[in-house]
Amino acid sequence: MPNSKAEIMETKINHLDKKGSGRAVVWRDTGQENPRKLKLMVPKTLPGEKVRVSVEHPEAKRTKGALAELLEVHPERTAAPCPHFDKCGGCAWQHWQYEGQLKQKTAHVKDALISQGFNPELVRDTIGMDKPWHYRNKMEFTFAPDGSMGLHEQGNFRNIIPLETCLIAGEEMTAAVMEVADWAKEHALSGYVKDAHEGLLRHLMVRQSFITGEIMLGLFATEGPDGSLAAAADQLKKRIEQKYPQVKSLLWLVNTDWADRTQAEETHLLSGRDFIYDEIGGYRYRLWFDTFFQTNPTQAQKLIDLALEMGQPKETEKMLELFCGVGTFSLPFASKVGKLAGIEIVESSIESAKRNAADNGISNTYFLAENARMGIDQVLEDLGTPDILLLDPPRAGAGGKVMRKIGRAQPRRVIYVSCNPESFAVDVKELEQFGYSLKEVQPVDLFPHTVHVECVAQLILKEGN
Ligand SMILES: C[S@@+](CC[C@H](N)C(=O)[O-])C[C@H]1O[C@@H](n2cnc3c(N)ncnc32)[C@H](O)[C@@H]1O
Repeated sequence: MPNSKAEIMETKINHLDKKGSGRAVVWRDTGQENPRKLKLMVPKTLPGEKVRVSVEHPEAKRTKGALAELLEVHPERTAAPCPHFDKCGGCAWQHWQYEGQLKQKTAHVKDALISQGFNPELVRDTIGMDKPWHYRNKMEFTFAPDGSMGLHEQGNFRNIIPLETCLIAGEEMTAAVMEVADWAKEHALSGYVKDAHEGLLRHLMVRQSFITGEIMLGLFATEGPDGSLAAAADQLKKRIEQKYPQVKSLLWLVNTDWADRTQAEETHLLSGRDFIYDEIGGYRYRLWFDTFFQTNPTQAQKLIDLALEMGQPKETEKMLELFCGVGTFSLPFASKVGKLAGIEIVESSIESAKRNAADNGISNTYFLAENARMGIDQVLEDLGTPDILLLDPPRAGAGGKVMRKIGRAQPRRVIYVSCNPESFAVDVKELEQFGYSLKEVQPVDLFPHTVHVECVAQLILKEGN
C-alpha cells in the first residue's frame, strides 16, 4: 500500500553506487530556518538523469527513492527486455545499453587503481560479450511460502517474484526449472518460511554445462523424499526423466539449518549421478552440487586465455597457484609448465582438482587443501622460488600477509585474477615494495547487466631484483 507520508521530489542523479543504483542529494524545505540535506539512493537510474522520485521516509537523512518519472533521460538508456526487471534484484543495469555498461566497468577499475596511486592508462577497455544474454550456467531460485518459486525482490529480500523467465540464465535450464515449479504447484507443496522455520521447499539450484549439455537440478527441502513425500518425489523423477533427458543429475537435498544457504545434511539421488561433466578450454571437470565453478563459461575462457598470454608459461618453469578451486586455471597452465602447485582452502575442491588433473592425464601437479596464508610457506619450501605465481582470490582479496609472502618469494611473473577492483588495487600495491611493477590490467565482463567486473593483471619483477 502506498505510504500517505510519501513525498514526491525532483532531483538529478550524481553518480552510481557500488550496487549500481543512482545517488542524489535533495535539500528539503522543512519549514525550519535551514533546509535539510537528504541523501537518496534511486535504483534503475543513470548518472546525469533528472528524475521525479517517490520517497516513503522523507524525514530520514538517507533513504531509498522509487523512480516515479524520468524528466531528463541518459542518452544510453534503453528499454529493459526482462518483464521482472523493475522488481528483481538479479540485474541492476538492463536499462543501460551494453556499451555504456562496459565503459562504466572500465571507469570503475581505473578509479580503484587511481585510489592506490597507479596509472589508470594501464587499464585496457573491458572485454564484453557478443551476446550478453543467457550466459549463466548456474542459478539458485527460492521458494516462497505459498510454494511458488522465483528470484528475490530488490530491496525486499524476503519477497519472491514468481519466475516466468530469466534472461541471464541458460534457456534450457530455465525450462527444466519451470517443470519443477509446476510439479511443486500441482502437489500443493509448501515453501519454507524463514521466521517460523517451517515449510518444505527452500531452494532449487540448477547448473548446466554449455559444452556437454548436462544439467543438474538440486532441490533443497527441510525433509527427505520418503514417507508421505515418496510418491511426489517419484513423480518428479519420472517427469524430469521423460521430458528432460539432458538432466543427468536430479538431487533431493535436505537442509534443516536456520541459515538460508544452499547446504545439505543429506543428499538423496533421485535420478542419474551425483555430479555432471563440464568442459572449459578442452579440459573436462566433474561438478557436484557444491562445487565452485566459473558461472559464465564463455567469458571464463577469455580469462584463462588472457592469463596464459600474460603468464607465458614454459616447459622448464615452476608455478604456484593460490586460491585454485577445482583447477580451472591449474590444468591449462600445468600442461605448459614443468611443475604446478595449487593451494585452496576447500577440501572438496582440492579433491576435485586432483581428480580433474588425473581425468585429463595431467601428472605434474601438487594440490594442497590449506589456507593460502599458511600453505604458501609449506609449498615454497618444497617447490623453491616459482617462476610464475597466479592468484584468483575471493572478493575480499588475498590480504596484506599473503601479498607480502608473495613479494618475499620473488616469482618473476605474477598474474592476478580479480573479481573486486578495490581489493585488487590494495593487494597489488603491497607488491611495489618488493620490486614489482604493474604492467597491464584487462577487465573482462563476466556478468553483463550487473555491476560486477573481473580483471586479469600482470605484474613483473623489475630488472636488478
Ligand atoms: C574466486 S574463486 C577462484 C577459484 C578458481 N580459480 C576458479 O576459477 O574456479 C576463489 C577461491 O578461493 C578459495 N578460498 C577462499 N579463501 C581462501 C583462503 N583463505 N585460502 C585458500 N583458498 C581460499 C575459495 O574456496 C575459492 O575456491
